[in-house]
Amino acid sequence: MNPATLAMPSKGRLRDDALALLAGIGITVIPPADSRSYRARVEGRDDLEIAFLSASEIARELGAGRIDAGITGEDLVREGFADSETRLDLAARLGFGQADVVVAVPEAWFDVETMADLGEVAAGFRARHGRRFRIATKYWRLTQRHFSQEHGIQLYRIIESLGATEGAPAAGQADAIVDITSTGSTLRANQLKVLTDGVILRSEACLFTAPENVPPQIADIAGRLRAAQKKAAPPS
Ligand SMILES: Nc1ncnc2c1ncn2[C@@H]1O[C@H](COP(=O)(O)OP(=O)(O)OP(=O)(O)O)[C@@H](O)[C@H]1O
Ligand SMILES: O=P(O)(O)OC[C@H]1O[C@H](OP(=O)(O)OP(=O)(O)O)[C@H](O)[C@@H]1O
Repeated sequence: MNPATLAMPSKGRLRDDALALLAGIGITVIPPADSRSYRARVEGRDDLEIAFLSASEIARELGAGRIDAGITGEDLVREGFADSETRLDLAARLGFGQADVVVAVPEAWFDVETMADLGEVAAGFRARHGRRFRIATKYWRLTQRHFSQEHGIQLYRIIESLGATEGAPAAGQADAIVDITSTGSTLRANQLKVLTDGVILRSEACLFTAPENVPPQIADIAGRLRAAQKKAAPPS
């Protein structure tokens, strides 16, 4: 049997939880002899190969169909390509890496609590300030979908942000932001608040596979991960 490839985060906040979760269902990843190697084996298995990639690379490789399965954040997959809902199967939610992709504005905007309020601000922005309303984000696809398709807000400009997004309003680079938050402390430290209907996506780490022709060893792992999650959090 050809080995199936399962991609896992090679670094960052998702790596250790992903390794621990797999160990818990009997998939023990053998660290590569050379720590710079991006391939690893699984104890006692020659039908499975581990590819260590960064969380965002995993989303890209899944989209390109170059790996059989991958563990990464749902936010990265939804942002990574437009038709991820049909092109990939969310085979298991994994119960770690929880974070929300949210719309946030300065706390000082007392009259702005909802997306509808923000739509009004954006509509009158050019007349008042001589330029379009600006949103700093690295999630331009999720932002466009939320603003344009779901809330009918068209008058805005996305400012590509590659880091320190929460600092953009105070730095005068943007008026609002779309970013990921878990504890909320970065938003608070930058005097930003989340709109009441501003949660675009509740993300967590997930196992994604292709929707069809899933190798049996991957289908087995997905089943065991789902069962482990059910046991960890039984339905109330
Ligand atoms: N507080 C948080 N902030 C950011 N991401 C979080 C947080 N909590 C969970 N995540 C999840 O972790 C993912 C980022 O993972 P990680 O830290 O490994 O990325 P990274 O090292 O920046 O990866 P890459 O180099 O691929 O961008 C997010 O996309 C999200 O799914
Ligand atoms: O709600 P909180 O718990 O404050 O977490 C949110 C922050 O964490 C992440 O940044 P991080 O500092 O990890 O840097 P990164 O963007 O390089 O991952 C993310 O981009 C937010 O800025």
